[in-house]
Amino acid sequence: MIEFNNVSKDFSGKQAVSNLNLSIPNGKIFGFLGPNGAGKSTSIKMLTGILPVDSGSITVNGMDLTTHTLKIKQSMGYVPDRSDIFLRLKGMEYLNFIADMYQVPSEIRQSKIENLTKSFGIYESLNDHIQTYSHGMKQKIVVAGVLLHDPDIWILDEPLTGLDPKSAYKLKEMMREHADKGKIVFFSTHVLEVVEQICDEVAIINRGRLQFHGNMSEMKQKFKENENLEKMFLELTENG
Ligand SMILES: Nc1ncnc2c1ncn2[C@@H]1O[C@H](COP(=O)(O)OP(=O)(O)OP(=O)(O)O)[C@@H](O)[C@H]1O
Repeated sequence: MIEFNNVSKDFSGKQAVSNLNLSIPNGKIFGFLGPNGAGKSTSIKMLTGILPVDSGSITVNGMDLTTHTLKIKQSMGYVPDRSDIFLRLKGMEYLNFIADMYQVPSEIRQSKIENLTKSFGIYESLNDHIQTYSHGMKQKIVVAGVLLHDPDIWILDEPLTGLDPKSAYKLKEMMREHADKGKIVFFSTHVLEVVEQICDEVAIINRGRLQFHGNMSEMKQKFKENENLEKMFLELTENG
């Protein structure tokens, strides 16, 4: 269970996230939906410990993130929205680096790397430098790196952007399997359709403020009752 308790963050006086309260239960695919600039990435960066919160707190399984940082980080796998990291490494070097960092046992490492990268269609490119990869391939190698160490909590910021339909389908399937094992998949998107396809729960954020949190049928009901939310729904659909 992940909990944001009254979390706020501002950048030079501009509030990016305001008093966010959110509970994300285990065993769910949780979609974090909002238009560009809504505060999704900022919330995710606070959850992954990259940005400190200005006020409020975040807990994971009851443990405070600021006091149990390392333990919590070890249980998380994070795919950022821009994957321009470790460009000088070859794909295989990057995956081995991740495997070393998270102590993936050597007996299973090679077969895991092979299975994951074959299923995303990048196996043949593992000896090329990441800087020669397309955006989609960079996205795939980062996703493969996360899945390689098999963390309990997957945090994926706009994970499907740039993926070809086959890889997107594969990743959605993996998200479902992971949630069905009682684990958490937390992902952000600005595309409503993606949320409708795969999420068990959704939270909508706009201008740093939580607008809604519930399941799909509750979301549709809420749109009917609330004209502003429905307007945003239309914007999100258009943007998608
Ligand atoms: N490092 C930063 N410095 C200043 N302002 C920032 C910074 N990061 C984010 N912001 C601002 O905070 C607000 C929320 O941004 P954030 O990136 O969290 O939104 P988002 O919902 O992830 O958007 P997108 O879908 O475009 O990635 C925006 O107004 C953004 O301009």
